[in-house]
Amino acid sequence: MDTQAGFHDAHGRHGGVILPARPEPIAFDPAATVLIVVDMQNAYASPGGYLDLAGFDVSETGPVIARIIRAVAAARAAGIRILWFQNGWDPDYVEAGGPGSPNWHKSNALKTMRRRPEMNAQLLAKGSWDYALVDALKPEPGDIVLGKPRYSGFYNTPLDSMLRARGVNTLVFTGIATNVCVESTLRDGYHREYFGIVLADATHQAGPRSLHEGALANIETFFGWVSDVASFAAALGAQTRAAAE
Ligand SMILES: NC(=O)N/C=C\C(=O)O
Repeated sequence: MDTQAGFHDAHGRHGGVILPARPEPIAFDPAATVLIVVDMQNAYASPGGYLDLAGFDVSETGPVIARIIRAVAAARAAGIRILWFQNGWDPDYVEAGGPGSPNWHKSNALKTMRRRPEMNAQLLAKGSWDYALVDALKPEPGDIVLGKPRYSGFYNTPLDSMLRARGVNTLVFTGIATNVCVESTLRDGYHREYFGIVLADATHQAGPRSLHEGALANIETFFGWVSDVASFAAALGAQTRAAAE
């Protein structure tokens, strides 16, 4: 029997949707799938947000936001739950960790505020404009909105138990940054037996474009599958039509 990649039950059955992807098509069950929107906050997507202030190029995030809107709409129409992550900490930065945490040394937001004290408590601080999701992306009732204090959504969050309690085995990723929080969360999901799919054109990198391409190659080769928004929407539409027949 020619089985597709992706979750199969003990009888070799998958959930009906077959998504064109690299390195091969992947099957998934919409009822066991969550669409994860990673950190689509002003910090990472908007001019004047943390990444912009830290010198990263965010000028091309507009089309990514438009494609995330399309992916969210297709997922909702297929009954796939949406989960929105927001990366950041309390305004006193207790959750960010002090000099005893590598986060203190590596976070470009914390380093920017140490260089520019006038920015203190503005970057990635809960309740700030920087921490808020961009205006074009609005969670709806029934969506899950989850804060996370580090790059990976599995670190110090209830993500894993929330997914397992809902019988989720497949995670579809969109958001920013391909090479940091998207890849970190997908990789940690892999090590927890979740099938990870990234919609490449609904993600954007932090740093040069080569980091985006490198993250996708890494995911495709070692951790998951790489597809795109149009294929995702078409596969879900086909399954919805088939179910209606
Ligand atoms: N959301 C992300 O990928 N963040 C990357 C860097 C940072 O948060 O400092």
